[in-house]
Amino acid sequence: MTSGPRPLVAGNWKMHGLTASLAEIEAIGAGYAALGASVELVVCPPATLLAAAAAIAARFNLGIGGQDCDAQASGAHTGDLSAEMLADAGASYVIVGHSERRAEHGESDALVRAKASAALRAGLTPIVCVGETRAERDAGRAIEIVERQLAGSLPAPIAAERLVVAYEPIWAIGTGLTPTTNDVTSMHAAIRARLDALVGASAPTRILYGGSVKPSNARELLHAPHVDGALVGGASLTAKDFLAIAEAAL
Ligand SMILES: O=C[C@H](O)COP(=O)(O)O
Repeated sequence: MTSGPRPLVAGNWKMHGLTASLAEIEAIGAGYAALGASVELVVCPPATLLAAAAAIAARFNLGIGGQDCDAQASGAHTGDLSAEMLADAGASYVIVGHSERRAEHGESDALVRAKASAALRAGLTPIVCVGETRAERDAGRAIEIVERQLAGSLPAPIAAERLVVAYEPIWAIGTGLTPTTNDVTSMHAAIRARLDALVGASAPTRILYGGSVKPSNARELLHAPHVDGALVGGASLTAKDFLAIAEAAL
């Protein structure tokens, strides 16, 4: 990690977790309290657990985030949750534009931008996800694709102090595969350059790496240049692994 903002390790539980999993939030909170505050830790549980998780997390200064939000504040949008609702339930972050949302729900860059802007409107910090497919990387187009996603997906106007970008190569998600550290560094440097151009070189926007982050590879990935933290999927479901990754960020 470069010296700069406090590293952020966020856990995306995706569609995992029943009420029994709140014990894991408690264990993550207790472990986090023991770890100290030089890393920021956030869990994004499914919406059904958000309020209960937030009540537990508040005791430990653990952050809570949503996994998606609607672009509207309220209205006739059956099944959707607004950023205001997530904030009301105790979230301070929300993931937008995750590749699973882009692929399974047809979310465009423009929609992701609207959601990220909605998050800012509601006082949340959006974690805006970008990343290339395997075919795009093999064709040498990874940076071009990610720059295009950034150009279309970042909120407008940008609030640099409340913005996180997560680089998640799609082919690395849940596969056990990761890019080389050099490839992660090159991509994060390109994202940083783009953010510098958009919001100024002193922007505190953190750039997370996501995709098969585990206790065994976390130290190398988290200490690569321009990496300010991680967005963790599967390994965030157990306190033991998630806390080991958080510790690797120190
Ligand atoms: O949001 C998290 C990412 O999709 C990474 O998931 P993963 O750590 O299970 O590969």
